[in-house]
Amino acid sequence: MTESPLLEVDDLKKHYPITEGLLRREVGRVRAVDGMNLAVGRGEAVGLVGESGSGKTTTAHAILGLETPTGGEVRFEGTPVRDLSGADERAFRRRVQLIVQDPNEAFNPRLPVGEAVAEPLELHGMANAERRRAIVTDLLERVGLSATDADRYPHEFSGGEKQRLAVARALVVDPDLLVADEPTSALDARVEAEILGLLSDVRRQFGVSVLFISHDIDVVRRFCDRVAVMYLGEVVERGPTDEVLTAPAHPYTRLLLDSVPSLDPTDRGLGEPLTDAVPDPADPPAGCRFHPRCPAVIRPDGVSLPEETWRAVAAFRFALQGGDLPSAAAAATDAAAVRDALDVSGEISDEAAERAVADAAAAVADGDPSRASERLADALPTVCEREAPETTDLEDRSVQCHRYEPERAGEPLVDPGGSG
Ligand SMILES: Nc1ncnc2c1ncn2[C@@H]1O[C@H](COP(=O)(O)OP(=O)(O)OP(=O)(O)O)[C@@H](O)[C@H]1O
Repeated sequence: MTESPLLEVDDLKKHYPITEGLLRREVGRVRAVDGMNLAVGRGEAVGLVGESGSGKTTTAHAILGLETPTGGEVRFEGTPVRDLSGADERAFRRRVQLIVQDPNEAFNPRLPVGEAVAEPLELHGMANAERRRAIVTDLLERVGLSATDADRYPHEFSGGEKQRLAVARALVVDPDLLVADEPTSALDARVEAEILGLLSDVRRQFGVSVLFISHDIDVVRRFCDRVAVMYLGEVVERGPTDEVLTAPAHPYTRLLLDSVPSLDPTDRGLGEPLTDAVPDPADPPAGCRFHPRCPAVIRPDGVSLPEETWRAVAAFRFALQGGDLPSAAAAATDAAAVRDALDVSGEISDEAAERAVADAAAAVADGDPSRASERLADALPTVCEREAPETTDLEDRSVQCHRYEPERAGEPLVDPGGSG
């Protein structure tokens, strides 16, 4: 039997009910995490990356047991965490430690930091104060502070030093896994580099695994062995950091990378997202959740359009559907001006598509965007909207995008046999 990874997250869901009225009747659900999978091996650093609101912190809290999952399972060394009780549960709480973005949250201003760092030891049953003190002073030195710092108060430390204290406090109970939730986002670039350096040293010295949560793909690139990319509660791509970030397979990963100013401006050739607004996790799009923004959204069978034209038409379609048509198009009073504003002014070579775009532009000019939206949706359906993609295992990663499904004659963005 192969050994289980240290941590496995299997089809994890966390929904928050939206309630109304005095009786708090449930009228909807925020699908903060909606079927996500992840594994962290021993000694490994795994990055969880995605835009604000994609569900990263909720995932972290569900892993730590601070939130009760709505569905799915978190396993630690193969055992479901929800089955743990008594001494096993206490051991789990010791072995997995959280580091948060703002270290101020972690420290009581009236408590000397040495006592704050020692607190978890006491909680986990170490009654001998001298031993606690010895462990804490040793740790303070190992995180780049000095033993005498133990008697000082939180306000005497800079933001970076406080984050070092938070790392010491997490390490004091000798954990196997650190869950670091945006541990460097509140710090300036120089201090961020120092804390990343510290976390790398800590990994080596203590053999600890790290789940590193960040919206900053560049930080993940510097720190993590593997990466999982999250979008609207789901993991859309995961694999070794080098491979995923050098040759991103999922269109969303590409867009995340394109938004980072890079010294190596390789043309990934996808351009801008079709629409800007991130959908509401209480009402996620049908099919692939990324499809209304996806510049690689799949064309309907039998419609032959140049890629550029298809993108412009799809952007028109999804802007209508999301109710956020560009203002120049919404304000136009004749169909030609609508088409101009949406970059679909020339006649489209595919006859059915041309008719649909002409009708939709006329409907917008008439002030009837819903009719326009329906017309385009009927004429130009896409599998990306109709069906949720399966997770496909490629040679070096997993990706959740119809383009990689073997039964579909898709057009993958990377070679499914590996990024080479
Ligand atoms: N207690 C809650 N009740 C209702 N909705 C919530 C709650 N906590 C989080 N959410 C919603 O769940 C979604 C995911 O939030 P989460 O904080 O996990 O995302 P995130 O990726 O960590 O974002 P950020 O980087 O901004 O922290 C968001 O839409 C958020 O508004």
